[in-house]
Amino acid sequence: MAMIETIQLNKRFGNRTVVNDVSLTVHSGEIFGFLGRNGAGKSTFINMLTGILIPTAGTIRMFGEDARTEGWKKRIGVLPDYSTFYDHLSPAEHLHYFARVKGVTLTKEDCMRILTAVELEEHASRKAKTFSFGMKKKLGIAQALVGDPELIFLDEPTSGVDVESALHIQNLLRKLHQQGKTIFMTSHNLNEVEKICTRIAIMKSGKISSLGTLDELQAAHQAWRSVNVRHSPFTNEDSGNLRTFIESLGRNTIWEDGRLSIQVDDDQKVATLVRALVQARVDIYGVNVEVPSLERIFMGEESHDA
Ligand SMILES: Nc1ncnc2c1ncn2[C@@H]1O[C@H](COP(=O)(O)OP(=O)(O)OP(=O)(O)O)[C@@H](O)[C@H]1O
Repeated sequence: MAMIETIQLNKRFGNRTVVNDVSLTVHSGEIFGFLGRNGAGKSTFINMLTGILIPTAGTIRMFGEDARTEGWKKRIGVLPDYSTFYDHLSPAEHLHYFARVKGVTLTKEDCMRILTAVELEEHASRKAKTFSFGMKKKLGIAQALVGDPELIFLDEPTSGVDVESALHIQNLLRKLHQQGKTIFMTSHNLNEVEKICTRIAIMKSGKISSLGTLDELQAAHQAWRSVNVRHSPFTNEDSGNLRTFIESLGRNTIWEDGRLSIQVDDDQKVATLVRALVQARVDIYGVNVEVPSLERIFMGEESHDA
C-alpha cells in the first residue's frame, strides 16, 4: 500500500521554487531515506507532508486514501527539523502534554516505554532546560512516537547525538520497521542510510535526482565496477586469445601473478569473464566485485551540474 504519495508537489517561497513538481510514492513498511545537500529542499518537502507547510501546488495522499482523511495527523509521528521544548517541563510532562495536544491517549506505562526506547528513562523527571542538544533530539524522537503512529517522519534523527546514541537510534528504527511502521527520514549520515534504509531518494535543487534501493542505485550508478579475480596459472595454449578476449570485456586490465583486475560496465560481463576462465580450465579461487558506496553515488550526483 502507498503510505505517502505526492503528485507534482510544489513549494515556492516568493519567486523561488524550493520543491519542484515532486511525484514520489513511499510504500507501507519502508524505511525511506531522503538525502540531499543543505538547502536541497528536504525539510520543505517533509514539512508539506506533515502539514507544517502548505504546498504551492500539487497533491498529497496518505494511507492509501484519495485525500488526507480526517484524523490523519493522529496517525503520523513527526521529528521536525527544529523541535522546541518548554524549559520547565520534564520529558514525561512533555510527552503527556504533547499527547493531549495530539488528541491521543498516553498512559504512564506508554510514556516510560517511549522514554526507555530513546534512553531517556533515567532523566524522565529532569527539566528540559538542563538537557544537552543530543538529549533534546532524543526527546524529539520520543514525541514522534507518542500515539504509536503508523507513519513516522524523522528529519535528521541522529544529527548531533553521540556515536553510541546514534547506533541506539538506528536500532530503534530497525525495531519500529520490524513492527511494521513506515519511516520517512532525512539524514546526512550516508553510512547510516546505507545500513538501515530500504529505499533511498536523493533530492537535488528541489527535484528527485535518484530513487531506488541501494542495489538499484548502485546498479544505475556503477558505470564501471572493479572486478578482482584470484586464479590458477593459465596453462591452456590459447591463453593469448583468452587474455585478449578478457581485455575486450572492459578496461584498465591488470594481470599479476594469479591475479586479474579489470573494470567492466555491467554485471553480465562479470559472468562472461568467469565463464571464459572456467571454460579455459582456469581454477578460480576468489572473485570480488567492488560496487560504489552510497557516498560515491551521492558525490557523483552532486558533482553533475544542476
Ligand atoms: N520559510 C522559508 N522562506 C523562504 N525560504 C525558505 C523557507 N524555508 C526554507 N527556505 C529555503 O528553501 C531552501 C530549502 O530549504 P530546506 O530547509 O528545505 O533544505 P534542506 O534540504 O532541508 O536543507 P538542510 O539539509 O540544511 O536541512 C533553502 O534555500 C532555504 O533557505
